[in-house]
Amino acid sequence: MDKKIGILGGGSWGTALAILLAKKGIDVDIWVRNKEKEANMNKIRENVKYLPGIVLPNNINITSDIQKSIHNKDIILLAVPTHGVRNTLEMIKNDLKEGQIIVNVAKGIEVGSLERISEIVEELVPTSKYAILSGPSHAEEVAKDIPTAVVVASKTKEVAEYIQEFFMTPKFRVYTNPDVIGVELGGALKNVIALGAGISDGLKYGDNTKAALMNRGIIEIARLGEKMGANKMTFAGLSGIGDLIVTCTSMHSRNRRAGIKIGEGLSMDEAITSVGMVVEGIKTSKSAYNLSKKYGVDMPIVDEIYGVLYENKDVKNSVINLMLRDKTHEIADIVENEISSW
Ligand SMILES: NC(=O)C1=CN([C@@H]2O[C@H](COP(=O)(O)OP(=O)(O)OC[C@H]3O[C@@H](n4cnc5c(N)ncnc54)[C@H](O)[C@@H]3O)[C@@H](O)[C@H]2O)C=CC1
Ligand SMILES: O=C(CO)COP(=O)(O)O
Repeated sequence: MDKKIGILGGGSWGTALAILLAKKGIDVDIWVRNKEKEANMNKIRENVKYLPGIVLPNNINITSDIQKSIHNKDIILLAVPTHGVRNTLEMIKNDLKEGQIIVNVAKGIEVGSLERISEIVEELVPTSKYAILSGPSHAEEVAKDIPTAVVVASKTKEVAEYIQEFFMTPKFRVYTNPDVIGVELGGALKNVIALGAGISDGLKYGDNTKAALMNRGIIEIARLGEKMGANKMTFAGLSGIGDLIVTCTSMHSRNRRAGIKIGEGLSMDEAITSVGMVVEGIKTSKSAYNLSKKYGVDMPIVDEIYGVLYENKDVKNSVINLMLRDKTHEIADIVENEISSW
């Protein structure tokens, strides 16, 4: 393929996607912030900190020059954590050319502004074409060619299908979806529930508890999502329940691992340090909590996770609070009509 891509962010996910594309014959530039990391990765052909043991194909070039990484590229992949997206876009916004597509893979909601990544992009680069690529896809498995399915969403079908074709391989299946809001929210909010699933595991609760959290969690996500303009069916898809399953059950998940540490008694900061990589759900819990208040949506699991992380609430009391809430219908707010004619 003669198309070119610049990947902004040389963490686990940026590197795994670079490897996937390079194996497809696509030349890739990865931008990293640090000159030492640039020299080291170019020389030893491995990302030792984030994807140890995986060889970087020769058609991947690492650069600490962000302008060079986006120059002459058809696609710019945003693979920095959510808290770094705004600053990264500020660095390139004046050099982006018409027609270049920004593909985001970060899964979070900005603290403070409560903006999804597409809203940040719209604010800073209003003329750009945008897509979000999301779904159940741990970097460690994608880098090893383990069969994976994801979804790409964009406002225009043309952009979504272009990105689908660009990333698709026999081991990496890409679906399309027009629902940008739903795909972004599913990927970001599942991280909050994965922290809760980890906490439950750290407390040595069982599979029943985790299934309850996952199921009631996706209901909360869908409830907020619908209020924010998403299609509720998106949350039954890869970026919703699909990503929730993998993140709540896999030991690859940094969110789940941080939750386990918190359930075992570590503080939030100690848990983040022990994971040593980005744990998006920590910041996004704050955004999710604030969004639920802004939109007037009942999100009891999010409330309790926010309380544990930011208000020093005891995790065991949080579980009791969830179990002793008022009795209610199962999916009352989603199937209101059916309940009222019951
Ligand atoms: N690792 C995975 O399996 C997947 C990760 N994601 C998402 O991809 C995004 C990136 O995550 P990972 O690569 O996994 O993180 P990581 O923790 O493996 O690496 C983070 C990278 O971002 C850089 N970075 C940190 N702060 C930055 C800032 N302010 N500005 C620019 N760069 C900064 C770090 O130096 C590092 O290279 C996250 O939003 C994550 O949720 C999505 C799908 C899968
Ligand atoms: O989003 C992911 C897998 O789809 C990665 O999840 P973690 O950030 O919890 O590792």
